[in-house]
Amino acid sequence: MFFDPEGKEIRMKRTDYLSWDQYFMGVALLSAQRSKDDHTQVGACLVNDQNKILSVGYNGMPTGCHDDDMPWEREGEPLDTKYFYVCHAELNAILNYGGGSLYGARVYVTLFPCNECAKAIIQSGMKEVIYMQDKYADDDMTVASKRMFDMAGVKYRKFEPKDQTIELHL
Ligand SMILES: Nc1nc(=O)n([C@H]2C[C@H](O)[C@@H](COP(=O)(O)O)O2)cc1CO
Ligand SMILES: [Zn+2]
Repeated sequence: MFFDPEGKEIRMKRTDYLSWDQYFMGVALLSAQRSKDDHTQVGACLVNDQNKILSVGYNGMPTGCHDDDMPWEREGEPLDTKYFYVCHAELNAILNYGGGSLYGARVYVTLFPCNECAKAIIQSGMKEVIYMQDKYADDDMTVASKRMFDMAGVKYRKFEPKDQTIELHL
């Protein structure tokens, strides 16, 4: 607390408030917590150039395909793994947006987009990807994503955490 010479408390602007990047990546991280995937939870948050949130999404099974009836395996018979079915966080966020154009928007995502989501990001006119993890950087799908983003002029940058902890007691 600060005081003036008369001893009156001076109120100052908070200094530990979240930056825009922290705020939107925080929303993406919170969204990821809705995922039923026990191996990888991904969240995405779409934001326009006025820093307004347009949409959010997380990786999950398509509507009507009940989580309990779908496979969550990573290996085995392809039809019995999650990969043919699960809808990625970025695609869900794009499809969840009911407001028209996403042109010029940016996407905050907790994991670098795959090639399929990269196509959807490019085709919807989004211009920037801010990602947290890039654990599949060596996979061809991620190499293809970056190749397409580079060609299409979609910028991508890694989110730089400031080691700020937010506790949510729910
Ligand atoms: N960018 C991404 N967004 C996503 O929503 N996903 C989803 C699909 C799966 O549900 C899970 C990846 O599963 P795994 O192979 O790490 O067990 O994350 C995956 C990627 C990676 O490209
Ligand atoms: Zn994807």
